[in-house]
Amino acid sequence: MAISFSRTPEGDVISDHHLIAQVLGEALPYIDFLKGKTLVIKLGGSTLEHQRAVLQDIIWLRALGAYPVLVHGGGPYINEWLTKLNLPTRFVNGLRVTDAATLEVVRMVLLGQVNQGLVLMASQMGGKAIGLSGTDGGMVRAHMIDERLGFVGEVDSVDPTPVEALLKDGYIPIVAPLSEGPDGTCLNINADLVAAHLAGALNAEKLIFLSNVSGICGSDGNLISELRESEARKLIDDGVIHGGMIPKVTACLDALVAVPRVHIVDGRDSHVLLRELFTDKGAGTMIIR
Ligand SMILES: Nc1ncnc2c1ncn2[C@@H]1O[C@H](COP(=O)(O)OP(=O)(O)O)[C@@H](O)[C@H]1O
Ligand SMILES: CC(=O)N[C@@H](CCC(=O)OP(=O)(O)O)C(=O)O
Repeated sequence: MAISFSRTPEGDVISDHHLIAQVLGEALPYIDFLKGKTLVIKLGGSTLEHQRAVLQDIIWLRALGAYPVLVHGGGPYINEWLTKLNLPTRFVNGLRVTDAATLEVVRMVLLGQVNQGLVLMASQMGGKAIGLSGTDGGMVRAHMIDERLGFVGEVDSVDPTPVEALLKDGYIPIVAPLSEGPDGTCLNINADLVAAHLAGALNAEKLIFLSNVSGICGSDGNLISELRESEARKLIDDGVIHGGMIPKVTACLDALVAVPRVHIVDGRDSHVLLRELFTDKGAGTMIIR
């Protein structure tokens, strides 16, 4: 490899080799810490176009001895198909109103399109991934949250056994947000809530949401780097946190009971996961109790 040189902001000349040593030196304690730890990563539908870089980070994390679990959304893809099929798209507080026809589309898009697409891409990149949804092995059981929302679930229980078995066998589990309702029905669940409950059930070290914003913004539009529960609830009441950010923040607050570190970061930033996990500089918003 040819050595190239660049300058630091202070004007000092440094070589690539020096940079590599610097990066490794900073990352090694984090790599050591994350060995054997479970990390739940939620990839928002808003960020699926950046899935290749996210999958690359996840495959590297697995190679470094961490246990990453990917939970994905797919809201914009479902909207696209509903439009093609002349079906309406309606959300209440960030949750999709899901009648029987919408549920059919949700199931097909989340499992047939998004989940399988991620598994195939991971495999092509050299990762060993297995796709499953909350209905597999009775993993996520739920009840209907409110009749006015239709087939939308609220989590009753999460059995992490199927995911734990896959992790133990060296696979990267990729989870679609569907659940088993009463009487064998399938219920649509917001992926943020599935990620939070699964992270809790797995005793995950970290829960990281990748979305299409730099983090949570306050009423002045500026990024909030640390957000406490009481402030978060106030921002929701005041309408500053709205739409799809409501289930995300609610999910973060629920998860904090069991998961020590919960972050919302910008999934559009290339390799933001590596930066978040392996450098001293955190990105996005950290939710704290
Ligand atoms: N206070 C806020 N700060 C940042 N984003 C917010 C806020 N309130 C609402 N949002 C919206 O939440 C969106 C992210 O949620 P969502 O669209 O469900 O994304 P994802 O598909 O990643 O889950 C952002 O694109 C933004 O428009
Ligand atoms: C009940 C409910 O809202 N379910 C979501 C499931 C997908 C999802 O959560 O996707 P994002 O991560 O892109 O938001 C939906 O139907 O859109």
